[in-house]
This record gives sequence, C-alpha cells and structure tokens, in this order.
Amino acid sequence: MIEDRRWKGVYSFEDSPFIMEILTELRDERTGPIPFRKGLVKLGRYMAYELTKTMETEKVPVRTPLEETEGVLIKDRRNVVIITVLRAAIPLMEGLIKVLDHARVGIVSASRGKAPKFEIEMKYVKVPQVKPEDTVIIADPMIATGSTLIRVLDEVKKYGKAKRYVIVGVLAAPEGISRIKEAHPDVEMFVAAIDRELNEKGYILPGLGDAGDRAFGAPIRV
Ligand SMILES: O=P(O)(O)OC[C@H]1O[C@H](OP(=O)(O)OP(=O)(O)O)[C@H](O)[C@@H]1O
Ligand SMILES: O=c1cc[nH]c(=O)[nH]1
Ligand SMILES: [Mg+2]
Repeated sequence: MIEDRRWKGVYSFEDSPFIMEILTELRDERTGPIPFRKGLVKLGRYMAYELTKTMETEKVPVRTPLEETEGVLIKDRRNVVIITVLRAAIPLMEGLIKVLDHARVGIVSASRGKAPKFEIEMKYVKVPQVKPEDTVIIADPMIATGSTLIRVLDEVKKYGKAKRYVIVGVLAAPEGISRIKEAHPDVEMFVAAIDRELNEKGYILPGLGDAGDRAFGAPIRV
C-alpha cells in the first residue's frame, strides 16, 4: 500500500504484485463477465484485508487448551458500514464482506449521465444509522469524474457522523480524486491503481472500460 504524493490519505496497491495481477485480468478486453466478477470479488477480499492493517486493534486474553496467552482483536472490524454503489460495486462488496463480516450494509443506486454534465441520478437509498465509532466504507470500482462519489458522500453523511469515511475502488483518475478531496477532505481512498486521465466521454484511461457493463452486460432501453 503506497500513499500517493499528490494527496493526503490516498493509497494505491501498485506495490502488490498479486493485486496488480488481478487488475491486469480485469483490464484485459478478452476477460468475460464471469472472470470479471470473480476478479472484483477477489480484489474486494484482498483490499479489505489490507484495510484491516489501518484499523484500531486491542490485546485480548485467550485461553488455549494448554495455557492463557495474549491475542488480538480488531476493534474497528466490528464497527463497519459498507455502502454499495449500484451496479458495479456488487461483486466488490461481496469480497469486502468476506473479511469485514460484521458489516452493516447500505445500498445506493447511482447512474451517471452523459458528458459533458455527467448528472447523477440517485433513485434508491437504503442506508443504516451511522454511529461515531463506525468506519464507513464506500465501495465503487471506478472513480472517474468523482461526481458519483461526491453525491454518495453528501447523502451518506446525513445518516450520522462516522469515525472514518473510506472509499474502496479499483481505478481512479487524478481529476476525480482531486474533486472528491476538495468536496470531502476527510475522506480516505484506497484503490488498486491510479490511472493517467479521463477521455472526453469521462472514461478512465487506460482503465478497464465500463465496469458495470463488463460485470453484468450492457443494458438496453425499451
Ligand atoms: O466518477 P464518476 O464520473 O461519477 O463515474 C464513476 C461511476 O460510473 C460508473 O457507474 P455507472 O453510472 O456507469 O453505473 P453502473 O455501475 O450501473 O454501470 C461507476 O461504477 C461509478 O459509479
Ligand atoms: O472508465 C470508467 C468511468 C466510469 N465508469 C466506468 O465504469 N468506467
Ligand atoms: Mg456503467
């Protein structure tokens, strides 16, 4: 996990060959929906494991069949809310919750409109009460213009003040990170990699394409 020099509290996993190998398969245009979803689940699991290294722990007594010794309890792992941003975060959340198995889960829908406005349509919001001891993890694989996550954070912050707000994603563009940090400076970000830029349609370059469509197929309008 490396903190990027450009922003405070923004980390990538470019130092982890295993996470980079999963990302390479996700980027590959030949990867179909089944391995794509499996890759997102794997990333969620390993990124959650890495995230536990940043959580508060305490020493606890434990009795083995032979004697009393000292063990560890990750206190913060008991106080997690995962916000799943439809659609593409569904498999990422499935991975995160394997490690953060005590998590309460909120679901929000967010659909980004076309360039140049990229208006966010948010029709469905089901979020649990957020408590002061909670770490709120917002799962969304793609952080492009940042509009989606700014809107999600504005919304989620209405449900109570958390100890930490943490975005977990796969790829982020520098433009999106800067906009999110400007609007919500308290937010930490953990992404597999930070890519170069956005194209004129708001897609991340080199990126992996449309994460929702690659995981679930392109929707049609009827
Ligand atoms: O940072 P932004 O510019 O706001 O873009 C990022 C958003 O775009 C994608 O969602 P999309 O609207 O395509 O919905 P989907 O997951 O249903 O495909 C992605 O999953 C993010 O939520
Ligand atoms: O590159 C991008 C940008 C937004 N949403 C995606 O799924 N991919
Ligand atoms: Mg999409």
